[in-house]
Amino acid sequence: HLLRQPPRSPPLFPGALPLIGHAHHLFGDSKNLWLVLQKVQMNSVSQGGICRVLLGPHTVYVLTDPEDSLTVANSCFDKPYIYDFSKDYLKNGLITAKTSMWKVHRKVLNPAFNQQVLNTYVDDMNVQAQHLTSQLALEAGKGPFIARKYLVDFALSTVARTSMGLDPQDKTWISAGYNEKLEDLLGSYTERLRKVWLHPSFLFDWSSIKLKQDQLTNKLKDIAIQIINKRKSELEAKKNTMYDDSSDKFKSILDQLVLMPEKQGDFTPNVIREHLDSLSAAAYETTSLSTTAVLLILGSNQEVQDRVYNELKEVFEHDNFDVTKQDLPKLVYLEAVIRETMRLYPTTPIVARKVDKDVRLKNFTLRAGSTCALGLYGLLHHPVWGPDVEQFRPERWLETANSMKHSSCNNAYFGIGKRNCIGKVYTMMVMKTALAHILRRYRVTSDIKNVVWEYEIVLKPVQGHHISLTLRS
Ligand code: HEM
Repeated sequence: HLLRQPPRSPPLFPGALPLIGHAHHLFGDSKNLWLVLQKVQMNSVSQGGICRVLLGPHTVYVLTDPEDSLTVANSCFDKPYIYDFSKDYLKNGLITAKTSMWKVHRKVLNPAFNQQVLNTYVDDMNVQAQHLTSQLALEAGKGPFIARKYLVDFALSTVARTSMGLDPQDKTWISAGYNEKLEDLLGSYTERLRKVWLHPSFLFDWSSIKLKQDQLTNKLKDIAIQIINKRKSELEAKKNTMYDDSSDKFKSILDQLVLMPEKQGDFTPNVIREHLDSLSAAAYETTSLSTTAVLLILGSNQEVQDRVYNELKEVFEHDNFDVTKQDLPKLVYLEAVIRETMRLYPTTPIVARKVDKDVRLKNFTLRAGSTCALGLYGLLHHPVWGPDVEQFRPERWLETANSMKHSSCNNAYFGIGKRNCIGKVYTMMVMKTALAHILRRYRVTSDIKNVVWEYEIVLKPVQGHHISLTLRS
């Protein structure tokens, strides 16, 4: 009977040292960090979907088995201590909230992301995408350029409009340096992640990074609170009079939260700020980087780009035609390209959960008190995708026989289980709109094989000149 008991511990990732375990693997720059994370996840895949990493005395399980990953994702909802690095800023927003708070607020926020509400955002997405394509004209025909700043600006302006209701002409937050401050703040979280000795608060609290973080956090909070208070007073003044509450009218997430009946929760300006800032933090790097990855991949696969272009020509009669909510579902090949790009280059390649109770998996039991990393990159590169798993093949998303299309892991680039990305439909709409505008106007060239990747909480190409555009006639 004893012989049939599953072994107690999953296999250890090679290279552990006494006392520090694998912590030394995290030293080095963010390029090295990505190589390590990729290696650990592929090691987990090759060991049957699980391996164990030691960070000092702390055990981290790295899961890449589809079934086991889903079991953990749907039984442990709390995030481990690494997420607390951003807690001063994001507080009880969805990304960092404790389970009890998260369950209530996720339920309240879900309707803000339903298809009917999102459809009212399409006009604004078009306005931002038009602005983006006209800005890109500055670079067309001039050889390789850094696309990032344009795409970040696009993603942040779009999320500022849809979440805070900020008018494209409203430059309050841009002149206050919101973008730069947010980028600096998120960058400082990665710096702490790499500097393992700064993980314990009692050491971090004395560091210069902490001082910088406090200053940035306070400034960012002030900017958001000012916007929220101003809008709250405007809405209160309009109460029972002018406000058009019909469901087909644009209503920012801020408006939806301010107008929420009190019984659904006490959405004070501070609570609203935590949610809106969490949305911006979750949205802008991920969306801009995934769009960059699609441009890199299309620029390196001209035949696929031609097929996307032909689909766009079929769906849109005129070159400058804005995208409508009816057009978006017709862009099936573009969607397959986006999904396949995110599968190969998932912007959030790893997430984690606190194991707060023993969790029984197929072959092992994870012990309470440990951390479980859900290796999204490993899941998306797992042999279950078939022998062509490493190939860029958008067609796999169009084949009815594709078993992964209906698997719980097919969207793993958006996380898995109930605490997955609340913005996944929004993201597809925003990316399709931006790409439909860009690709009708420009031909993209690139060579993704030359790109080096780095991990800074998100997976990004090392800053460089990778993308060129030429105006289509
Ligand atoms: C390409 C774009 C995006 C990718 C790849 C992405 C990926 C993810 C992933 C993997 C998670 C799970 C995180 C975890 O388990 O710790 C997540 C959560 C989340 N995402 Fe996204 N995301 C994207 C865009 C967006 C956008 C546009 C928004 C908002 C408008 C958004 C809002 C959120 C929020 C609030 C959460 C936390 C959800 C919760 O805990 O209930 N994301 N996202």
